Amino acid sequence: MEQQTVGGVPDLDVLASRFAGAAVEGALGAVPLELVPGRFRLQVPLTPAVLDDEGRVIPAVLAVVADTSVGICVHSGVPNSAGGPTVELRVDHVGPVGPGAAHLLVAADAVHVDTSTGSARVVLTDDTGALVAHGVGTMAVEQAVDGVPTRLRLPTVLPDVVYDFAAVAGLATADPGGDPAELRAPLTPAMANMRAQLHGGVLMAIAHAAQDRFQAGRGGPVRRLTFGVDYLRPVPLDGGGLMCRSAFVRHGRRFRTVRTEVVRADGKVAAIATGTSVVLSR
Ligand SMILES: CC(C)(COP(=O)(O)OP(=O)(O)OC[C@H]1O[C@@H](n2cnc3c(N)ncnc32)[C@H](O)[C@@H]1OP(=O)(O)O)[C@@H](O)C(=O)NCCC(=O)NCCSC(=O)Cc1ccccc1
Repeated sequence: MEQQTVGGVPDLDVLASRFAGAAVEGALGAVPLELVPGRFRLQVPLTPAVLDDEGRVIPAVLAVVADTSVGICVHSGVPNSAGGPTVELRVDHVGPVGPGAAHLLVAADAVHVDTSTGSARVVLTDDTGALVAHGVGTMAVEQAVDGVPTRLRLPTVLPDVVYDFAAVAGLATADPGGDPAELRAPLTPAMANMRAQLHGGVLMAIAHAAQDRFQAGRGGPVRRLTFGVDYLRPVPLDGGGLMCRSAFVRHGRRFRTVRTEVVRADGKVAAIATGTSVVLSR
């Protein structure tokens, strides 16, 4: 039977079952709530594992949720979209969840779509109404060949691996004696997106860890405000690990901006991440 689609995305029921079986989205328990062209709604349970000590959703979760939602939203708005990867993504970290919040609610709306590209904004609130984060992303759109849509592919079988959000965040404090400007990140099959390459949100999470490592102990505590990634080349998951190299581009009294080059095992730059933080008064 012909599968129902919304633009280039499977309909809500199929999408929900594929999310449940996906290594990254499945690990979050993410449930799609609504999908019409250019509009996507998603719910993620706020378990203790996704919150830090201050009640903020950990950056790795914000990154994955924003990347996935922008992707689904854009491709749902393009008839015959064959999918396409994230070109750039920026996430503004706003605040902690409200007292008693049980779910993160993700609202993604297309800003513009055409046959070669699309952008969407994403607003993350919780079920108490607290604004948690805001993002905007740009996707490449690949058209279907000969009019036959090649649907976005999420794994159709349960993977035997599940993405470990805490382990990626923990990279920041691994190898305490090493150079703080460098972070080596191993890659695993559990980090795959529906294109069987490194998930854009996971790459952003690795870059967060690199910047956390770089900033720890340099000039006092900071709070991240915004984080953007330019995705330059895809990262295959069978091609070795990543090396992240960070440097300050702003080291002011009030604001710090760090640029991180994310380099593949073949020496080519896969992405450039730029994060800005505000210095907390002591
Ligand atoms: C395709 C584009 C975005 C733009 O390309 P353009 O401006 O036209 O540039 P150009 O075509 O010149 O290529 C530049 C370089 O890239 C290489 N290359 C290109 N395509 C392929 C390929 N298929 N396979 C292998 N390599 C490929 C190409 O050889 C060249 O490298 P070189 O200089 O020879 O060494 C490219 O920059 C890119 O792939 N970035 C990484 C994107 C990424 O990984 N995003 C995150 C994951 S997506 C996700 O998780 C979100 C999601 C959620 C939900 C739903 C859906 C999605």
